[in-house]
Amino acid sequence: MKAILIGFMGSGKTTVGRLLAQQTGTEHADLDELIVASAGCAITDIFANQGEAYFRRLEQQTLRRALTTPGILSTGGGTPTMPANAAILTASPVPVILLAASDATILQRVTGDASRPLVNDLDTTALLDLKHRRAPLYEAAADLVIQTDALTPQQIVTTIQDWLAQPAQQVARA
Ligand SMILES: Nc1ncnc2c1ncn2[C@@H]1O[C@H](COP(=O)(O)OP(=O)(O)OP(=O)(O)O)[C@@H](O)[C@H]1O
Ligand SMILES: O=C(O)C1=C[C@@H](O)[C@@H](O)[C@H](O)C1
Ligand SMILES: [Mg+2]
Repeated sequence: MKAILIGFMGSGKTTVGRLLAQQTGTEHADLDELIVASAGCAITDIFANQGEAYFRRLEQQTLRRALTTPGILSTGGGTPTMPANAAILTASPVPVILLAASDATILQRVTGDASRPLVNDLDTTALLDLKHRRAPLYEAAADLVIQTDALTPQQIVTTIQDWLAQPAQQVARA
């Protein structure tokens, strides 16, 4: 794995991960998509039928497996907020990149998309409260933080590529 993208729902992990993989000629894995493929149903169905705790167990197993494959990994919005997952990320030599975004940007990006159970179940205040409570957990797991509000996905990809190319990063991962 070359890089792991973390961040709140709607921060752009899937969009940026796909583009970064394309432009670096590597594979892209999306944790949510891997979970859906192995469960054979949508994340909203897993939450509704088996509950969030079951989803979190699948997420942890899938994270462990994904880290053994090459390429770019886009995590789910809650992945690094689970202590066991945070420990897995910290123990991994792969750089962890946080895509950060303002409350307004996140609300604009997730509104009207029914695929995220926590967005469906929480009102705006509760969703932003969750985002604020998670912020220090994301930051603790991150090697690089990118404030994405004013950046296009392409500009974010370029920022990541420039950072990965820095000698300090090459040495850190040697
Ligand atoms: N930098 C950006 N500028 C503008 N729109 C963006 C940007 N990044 C992502 N988007 C848009 O925001 C929405 C959410 O993006 P995406 O699905 O990549 O987020 P995510 O972090 O993977 O969310 P989740 O945690 O729920 O999987 C999409 O409609 C995407 O096109
Ligand atoms: O923020 C979260 O906890 C989640 C985000 C999504 O990517 C999915 O992993 C799921 O909907 C849970
Ligand atoms: Mg995603």
